[in-house]
Amino acid sequence: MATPCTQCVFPEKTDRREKPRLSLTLSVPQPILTLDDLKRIAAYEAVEFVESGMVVGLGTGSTAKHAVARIAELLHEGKLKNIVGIPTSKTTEAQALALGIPLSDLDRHPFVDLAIDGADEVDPQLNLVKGRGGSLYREKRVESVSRRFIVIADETKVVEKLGESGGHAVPVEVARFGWNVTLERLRTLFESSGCVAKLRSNGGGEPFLTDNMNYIVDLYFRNGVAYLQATSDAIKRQIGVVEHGLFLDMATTVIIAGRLGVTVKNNLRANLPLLSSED
Ligand SMILES: O=C(CO)[C@H](O)[C@H](O)COP(=O)(O)O
Repeated sequence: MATPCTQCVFPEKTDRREKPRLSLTLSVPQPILTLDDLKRIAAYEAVEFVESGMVVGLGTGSTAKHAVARIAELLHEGKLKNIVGIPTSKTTEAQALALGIPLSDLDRHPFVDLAIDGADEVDPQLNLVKGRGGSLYREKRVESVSRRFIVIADETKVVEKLGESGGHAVPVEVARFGWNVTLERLRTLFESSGCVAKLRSNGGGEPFLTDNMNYIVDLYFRNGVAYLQATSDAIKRQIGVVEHGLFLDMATTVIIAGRLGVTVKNNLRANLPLLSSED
């Protein structure tokens, strides 16, 4: 599964940028940056890649919301024009609509120029865990047809091995019909690697419902996910599984904002979607 990536490379950008890059240096005292500041910095960096006329996949979560807000700001300032957004959740759809971003869907725009989204974990090969916010199916659907998929994250999301971050899970969206059978299948599938499978709750004693009215089974791997592609394939083979939160070889660029600066990594071998006949 390992794929090479170029580390700390700042790829070419458009000339739209008028303000200096939001980056940090060690030479001058810096204010203490909160995690939310880091998320915003990563998001603003990613939006530099958005160009007028693009169809843009709008991610979900506390990091992606900064990108959505920035795109709206640039549209209102006239620095971006003719953007069409494809939201990856109802929450993002509501945010984008409130901010006046023109929206569409995959029926009308089955090819996306660029998607920007957060992640729960990023490994050294730029594989991801996503979906702890519950939007993994729509995110994967949109991002898998994006010519470029830029992941934005603060430095706490960087891990050596996916699934290893303390007490966190690899989410699996499952159909409600027979969910308990699907959960049991998933549990026994990974039992030998110390995996615990739990139905996600909404916090009020009811199961969490995705935007697609499905449930989520969270898989807690004791020592992280050992064989990523095999694990991905095995989960997908189970009847009742809609999608899972392992995003392997999908990110084309990952922007990590840390307290010492911003790192941009490119995955030159990400699985790009087939291009439309216009390309
Ligand atoms: O996959 C996601 C939602 O399904 C989010 O992108 C992921 O959970 C990261 O969220 P945040 O930016 O709030 O940490």
